[in-house]
Amino acid sequence: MTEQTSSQNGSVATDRSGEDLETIGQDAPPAEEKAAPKPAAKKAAKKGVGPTGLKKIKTRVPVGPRERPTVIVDNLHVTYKVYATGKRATGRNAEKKGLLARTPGVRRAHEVQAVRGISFTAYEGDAIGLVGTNGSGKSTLCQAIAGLVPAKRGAVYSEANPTMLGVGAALMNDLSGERNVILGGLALGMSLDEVKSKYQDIVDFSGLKPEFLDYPMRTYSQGMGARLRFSIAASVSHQVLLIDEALSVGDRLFGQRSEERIRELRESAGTVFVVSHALPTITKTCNRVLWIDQGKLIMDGGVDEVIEAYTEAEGA
Ligand SMILES: Nc1ncnc2c1ncn2[C@@H]1O[C@H](COP(=O)(O)OP(=O)(O)OP(=O)(O)O)[C@@H](O)[C@H]1O
Repeated sequence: MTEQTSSQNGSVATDRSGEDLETIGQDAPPAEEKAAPKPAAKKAAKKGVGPTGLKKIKTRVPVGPRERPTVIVDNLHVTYKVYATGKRATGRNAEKKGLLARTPGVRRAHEVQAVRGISFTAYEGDAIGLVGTNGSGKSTLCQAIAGLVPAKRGAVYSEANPTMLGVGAALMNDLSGERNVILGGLALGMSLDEVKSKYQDIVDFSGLKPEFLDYPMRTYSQGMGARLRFSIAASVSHQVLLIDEALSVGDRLFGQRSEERIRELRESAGTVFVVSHALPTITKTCNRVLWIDQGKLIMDGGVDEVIEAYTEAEGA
């Protein structure tokens, strides 16, 4: 196994070959932090889903081909440090009213606990949908799995280097689509010859008109850019691919092709994570869903049962 550890400058992979699940479990820090009240969890409790913490939830449901673990997330905590900015609150009663009276030049920091003690194991062939309301921690969880943000506590173990495909994934906006296909392919570890041999397939998959390939990417619409990024990333088989909302921006036809490609990636023994607010996309592509709320795992199970519980609790 490979342990993903991170620094501000990127991820570092450490070889953990030969370790089994139990050994990894012993590395984990002990108890979870006490959490603030969780509205969604309360609603879920009413529906009999399992109210708080991980005790009553299903964390391992046999819904896919479960032979080989590809990603183990072990009591993961991710915290952002946020520096408050804005106008200085003034007035004698500013503090009493809950306003911060700031000293000019002094920036106050507070912590956002974006992921709070999430644990699960992904297996080869799993396509895992991540659902949850805005700000629940889905993207942060993906970024931590990809090694793009550091864990405050806990760990992520991965069979291979996970590839993150997000709408914001960085290609060079001033370069043409053509150059970006080459750049993106090289960044994914292809040789120049491999990129050249796959070039036409990538362009065809993206469905972009040929003339656009000569234009700088900054002239593309958000949807066009996302299509090209997805096409580049999906042109190679990934053992672990994380897709954050990238499927929601293309048109319907491209959406269908993307969903088909995700199924192919799953079949080639990869593990795919899909973050999407579009529940039909999750239903069509995934075999398993994690419901995240306020940085915690509320439910982990088959698509139908989790989506049903989530939509009932959230009224989504
Ligand atoms: N770079 C950052 N710096 C500070 N706080 C952040 C940062 N990114 C996310 N957060 C905070 O972390 C929490 C989780 O955010 P995250 O983007 O992971 O949620 P999400 O479920 O993906 O949301 P959405 O569905 O809206 O994309 C939120 O409270 C958010 O404000």
